[in-house]
Amino acid sequence: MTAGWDWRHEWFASLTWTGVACVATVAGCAVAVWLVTRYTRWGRQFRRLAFPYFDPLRSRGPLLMVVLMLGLTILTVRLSVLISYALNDVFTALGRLDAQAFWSSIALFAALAACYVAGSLTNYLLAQRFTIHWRTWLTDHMISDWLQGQAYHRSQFVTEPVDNPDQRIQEDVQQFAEQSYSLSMGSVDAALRLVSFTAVLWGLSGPVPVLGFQVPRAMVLLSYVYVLVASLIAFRVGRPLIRLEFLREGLSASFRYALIRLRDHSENIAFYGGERVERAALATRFTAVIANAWTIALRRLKLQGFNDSVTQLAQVFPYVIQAPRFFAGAITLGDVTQTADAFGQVHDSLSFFRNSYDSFAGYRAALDRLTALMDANHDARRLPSPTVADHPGALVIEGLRVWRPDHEPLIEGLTLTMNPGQALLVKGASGSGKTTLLRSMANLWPHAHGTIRRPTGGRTLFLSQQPYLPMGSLRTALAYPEPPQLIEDRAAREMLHKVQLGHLEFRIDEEAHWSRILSPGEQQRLGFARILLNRPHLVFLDEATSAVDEGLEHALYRLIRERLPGCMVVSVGHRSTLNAFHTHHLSLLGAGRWGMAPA
Ligand SMILES: Nc1ncnc2c1ncn2[C@@H]1O[C@H](COP(=O)(O)OP(=O)(O)OP(=O)(O)O)[C@@H](O)[C@H]1O
Repeated sequence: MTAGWDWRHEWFASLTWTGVACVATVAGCAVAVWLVTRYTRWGRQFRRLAFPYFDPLRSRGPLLMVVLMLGLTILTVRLSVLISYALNDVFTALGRLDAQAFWSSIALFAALAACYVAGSLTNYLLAQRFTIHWRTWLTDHMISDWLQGQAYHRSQFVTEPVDNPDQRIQEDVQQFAEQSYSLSMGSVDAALRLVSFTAVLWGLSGPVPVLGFQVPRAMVLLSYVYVLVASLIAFRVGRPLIRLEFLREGLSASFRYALIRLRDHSENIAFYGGERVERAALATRFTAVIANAWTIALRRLKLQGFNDSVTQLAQVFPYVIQAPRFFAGAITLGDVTQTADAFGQVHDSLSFFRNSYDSFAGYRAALDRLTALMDANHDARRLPSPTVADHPGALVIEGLRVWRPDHEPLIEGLTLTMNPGQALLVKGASGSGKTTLLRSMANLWPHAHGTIRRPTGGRTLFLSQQPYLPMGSLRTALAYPEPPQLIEDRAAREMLHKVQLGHLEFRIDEEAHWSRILSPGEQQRLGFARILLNRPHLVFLDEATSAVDEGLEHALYRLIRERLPGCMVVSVGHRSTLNAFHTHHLSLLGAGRWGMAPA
């Protein structure tokens, strides 16, 4: 066998082979991608997530990178074939006690092995660069999709809300990018090795008598039958892992979320001494995580037990088949070892698909979870909402209807106009729909219909009972939703004094968990400082002074009126002391009825 191996012309033959293999692989990959994205559900999910990244109109980099990695994979497969022939020469020389042939084969092997190592290291580096870049792009893409049209908030109202979007964006995106690479490139590598080493095995195999018949090229046939039967059984054993992996992600995320909630509400829980209830709730979630972990472990045990047995048996299989021909002098020792190597390669390549079943199960779960998030975002953006149009100088509401999810009316046909400097106070019994009216005006409530014209974008500010304080410095909290650098030191200090938070003036750039440090009343005062610094045209105040005493409430409203005389104010509040600061009163009377009166 090895006598015919012509090393002098091999570099030319290898180059030609690599070129042909490149063209065939790129074409084969294109057809495979077309087929899976057309005929399988997971293929269509992959297309949805991956095609925008590979769009050549966006950038040609990703496609070029894939071609480069394919080229390197092909080159390393070719080098593996050459190495197997070089090793055949080494063992044949040993068998013939030919020292000179032995050392020259070792030198050749060393050169080929060095090229192989260089090729596979370069491929590894490119793969890392490729997957990190893809992950970065997709994370950005998913975050944009989640934020667009306020889907992150409105998705709670869709028919099938998704759990833990945070985990989907952080973990599933990473898994998707890494496994898309490893599964696809692994398949290409396995397919190339399969073809190349089947050819090697073909040349080395001879007829074997089976049940009285001479089976030609028996080594090739037996290897294929062996691995294909094993793969079919493994698919059956491993199939439930897809659903179990899906559950695993969801259950761990919901356990983690319960822990985070406990941390976030630690003070309230500690006041109540609610540890027993919290512990029970955590235990329930964790028990579900562990039950699922055991089901996965037992299923994996079966799959791994089967895979290991198949792999062990495969170690001796080629020697057993080739031994009679070696003893008969039909083949050399080098041929026997090369058979074992080639069988190992064919076996590993075919087994790649069997062994990848586990990863593929996790991969499909990640695809399901990511596309479900995109669907929920899409549905959230399509939820009905009132028409909100821009009006630079007034708040005009026409025929606004607001109802609860159970179709109970909260407000029927509200029509009103407010001009600069005017202020509306909304009152009503608890649950009558005051906050929901503000949500509808902000376009955050899907169960509403009508037209609202108001200053949009940064010219409207909403302040709730507990104003949102973002992570970061006090300056960030003061400027929100504008960037912190827009607020000058002098202005920030002055406003802090105005809202009686002067003691914080030297901590403007201190990064801290401000929503935990500041008392509710201090947080509400900070909210008023934010209004004064942002200077909106319209401000919605939903019980924004509930935690301060009447005197301070008076001072805060007076500040707004003095500093922002043209600003329109819509307040929700219960105290009669608020009446003096509003030009109009709206009373929500229940069952959709309302009454409007000037102050
Ligand atoms: N996300 C929601 N899903 C279902 N029902 C809701 C939701 N949010 C509010 N509701 C219901 O809508 C009604 C109006 O709630 P809203 O918070 O607007 O009342 P409110 O007048 O502001 O009450 P309060 O004075 O107690 O703050 C209530 O019956 C409430 O249960």
